[in-house]
Amino acid sequence: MATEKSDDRQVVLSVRDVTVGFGNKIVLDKLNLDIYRGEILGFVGASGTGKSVLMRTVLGLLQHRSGTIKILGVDYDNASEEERMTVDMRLGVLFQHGALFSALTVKENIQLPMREYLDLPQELMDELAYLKIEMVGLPPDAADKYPSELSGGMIKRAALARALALDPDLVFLDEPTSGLDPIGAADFDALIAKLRDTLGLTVYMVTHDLDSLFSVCDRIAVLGQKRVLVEGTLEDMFAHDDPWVQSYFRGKRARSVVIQEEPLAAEVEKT
Ligand SMILES: Nc1ncnc2c1ncn2[C@@H]1O[C@H](COP(=O)(O)OP(=O)(O)OP(=O)(O)O)[C@@H](O)[C@H]1O
Repeated sequence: MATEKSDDRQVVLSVRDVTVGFGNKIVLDKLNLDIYRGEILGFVGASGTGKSVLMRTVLGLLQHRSGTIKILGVDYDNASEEERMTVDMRLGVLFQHGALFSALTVKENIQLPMREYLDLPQELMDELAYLKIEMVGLPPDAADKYPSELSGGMIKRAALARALALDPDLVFLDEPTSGLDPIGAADFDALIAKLRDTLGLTVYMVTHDLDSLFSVCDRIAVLGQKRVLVEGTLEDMFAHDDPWVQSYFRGKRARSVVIQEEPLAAEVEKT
C-alpha cells in the first residue's frame, strides 16, 4: 500500500481540512495534521478541546462534515470495503481505561481481532497470543486471567497486547498512562518506545502526561481553537506564545518534570 511522501518522511496519517460537529456545535474546524512513519506523536490540549473526537473521527467511529482523512495512503471515505478492511487491520487501538472485555481472559481478548479479521487455527492463535503477552512484559500466566484479576498496569499492558494482535503499522493510544503510578507510567512509556524501535510502529498518543511528552514523544501537537494550534518539538512548544501552550509547557509542573529529566548544569557539576 502506498504512503505519501512529505520531505523524505513518509506520511502514514494525513488529516486535511477536517470539520466535525454535533448539531450546531463545531468541535473541529478545518483541522490539519500529518503523522510520519516511525514517530511517536503526543497529542495534547485542554480538556474538551476535541482530542477524543479527533481520534474517533480518524478511526471512522465518528462522521466528519468535510475534509479528507488518508490512512496509510488510502482515502478512507472513498475507499472500497476491501481497502478499508486492509487499513483497519493495520491499525491498533488502546482505548482509555484499557477497555478489555471483562468476560474474556487476556488471551481471548488478544485473540478477538484475530478472530475478526483472520482465519487461523486455535493453536496458532494461542502461540501468537503468548508472543504478544511476552512482548508487552506480562508473565505467561496472565493469559488465562480475567481483567478483574489484573492490576491497572497489567490491564494497560494486556490492552496494548490486544492492540498489537495483528502487527499494526499505526497504533492509537488514548491516555495510556492515566491511572498508573509514576513508576508504572515510566515503565509503560519505556515499553512504547521499545516497541516503536523494535517493531517500527508509528504511535499517535493522546496524553496529559508531561513525563510521557518529555521522555518518549518525538513530536507534539497541541489542539486548541478547534484545530492543531502548534506542532513540533518540545523546543517549539517552549518557544510558542499561545498562553495555554506557555502555561502547559512552561508552568510549574512542566518545570519540575524538565528538572527531573535533565538536571541543570549547575546541579550536574555539584555531583
Ligand atoms: N457524541 C457527542 N455528542 C455531542 N457532543 C460531543 C460528543 N462527543 C464529544 N462531544 C463534545 O465535543 C467536545 C470535545 O470532546 P472530547 O471528548 O473530544 O474532548 P477531549 O479533548 O478529549 O477532552 P478530555 O481531555 O477531557 O478527554 C466536548 O465539548 C464534548 O462535549
